[in-house]
Amino acid sequence: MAVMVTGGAGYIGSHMVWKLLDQGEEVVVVDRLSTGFDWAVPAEAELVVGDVADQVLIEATMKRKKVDAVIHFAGSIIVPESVSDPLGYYLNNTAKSRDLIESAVRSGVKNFIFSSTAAVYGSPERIPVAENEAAAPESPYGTSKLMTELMLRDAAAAHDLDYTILRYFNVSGADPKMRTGQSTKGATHLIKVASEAATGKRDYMEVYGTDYPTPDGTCVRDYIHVSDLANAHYLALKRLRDGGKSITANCGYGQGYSVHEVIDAVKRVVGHDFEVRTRERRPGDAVAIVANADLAKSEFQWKPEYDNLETIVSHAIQWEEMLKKRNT
Ligand SMILES: NC(=O)c1ccc[n+]([C@@H]2O[C@H](COP(=O)([O-])OP(=O)(O)OC[C@H]3O[C@@H](n4cnc5c(N)ncnc54)[C@H](O)[C@@H]3O)[C@@H](O)[C@H]2O)c1
Ligand SMILES: O=c1ccn([C@@H]2O[C@H](COP(=O)(O)OP(=O)(O)O[C@H]3O[C@H](CO)[C@@H](O)[C@H](O)[C@H]3O)[C@@H](O)[C@H]2O)c(=O)[nH]1
Repeated sequence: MAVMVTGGAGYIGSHMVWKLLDQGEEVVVVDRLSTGFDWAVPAEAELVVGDVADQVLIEATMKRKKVDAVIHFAGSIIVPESVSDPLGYYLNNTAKSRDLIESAVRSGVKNFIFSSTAAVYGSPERIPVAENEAAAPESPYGTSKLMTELMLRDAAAAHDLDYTILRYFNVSGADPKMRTGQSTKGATHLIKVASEAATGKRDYMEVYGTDYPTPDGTCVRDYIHVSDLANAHYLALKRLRDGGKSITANCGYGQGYSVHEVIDAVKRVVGHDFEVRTRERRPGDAVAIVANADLAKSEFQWKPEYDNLETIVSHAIQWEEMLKKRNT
């Protein structure tokens, strides 16, 4: 029996693979290596290089490995890119997820965990936001993920399939044992970019918009450590295997930080200054988004271990130093 991890050569997926291996699970990764890296997949897991929409490959792999659960991370993830390329996002995040869900149904895979996002909420009127708040995505990225949520719900109602949809808030940091981390080239995520500036990989960084209706004028996000997120998936997997019903749950800490606050934390942790320039707003950005994660805590008994901004930032910087040493 194996767990199929799509996107397992990517940032979050590679942490999930380590978590599953640490728990003694058998793992098969499917990844087309568009943004991921083969070296990010541990040797103990099998890597199948291919597309999640390649139903012949996927169904043969599900059968060969006796897959009982899919954890579906593969997708396109950059909010502003989705604004300029909406159809690309609907193809990779929505249409290809449809094909993967169909493969799971046809192969009798009963358990499906899907990477959704806080971006489905847009800029909610009240924060923290709970799962029963109306979804109102402000970018094609958020809409592409919401459409997949709805497909999963309908497929589960019609077939022998149970799902857990996890809506992640802003994922950051790296494996505390430094076995993997965020290695994306040309990354756009705030903590990654700030860590690159802190370690001299970039000469400066930019803040996109300082005129938002927030205390310091910059956007507010809920930053969650990637290892706590991987653990939430593992608990969700156990719950599904134990017969837990389909559910949609937020994954965040319930604490918001502004862009300026994050950059200040990075400067504090690294112990020196770096140049920060101010730019105009970035398309598709929500103003402020913070999770109410009570459901994940009550349903999965999820207990975050790394819910501290400086810990997250310190792991991100350590990983950046590792990449620098390896010249990657
Ligand atoms: N990083 C965040 O803050 C965040 C927040 C919310 C949700 N998510 C979701 O989590 C998931 C993983 O994100 P990540 O940050 O690890 O991104 P990532 O780009 O590092 O990983 C995505 C992986 O999927 C692979 N991939 C993409 N399309 C594929 C396809 N059609 N077939 C096979 N492989 C494919 C890529 O090669 C890559 O290895 C995504 O679905 C993303 O939307 C991420
Ligand atoms: O160099 C930078 C990078 C980001 N930001 C700002 O920092 C905030 C956070 O941006 P980023 O780290 O790119 O994350 P989001 O756009 O919030 O999106 C992330 O978090 C979402 C969940 O909230 C996920 O779904 C997405 O996949 C993931 O990219 C935003 O206000 C950005 O404008 C900057 O000011 N400068």
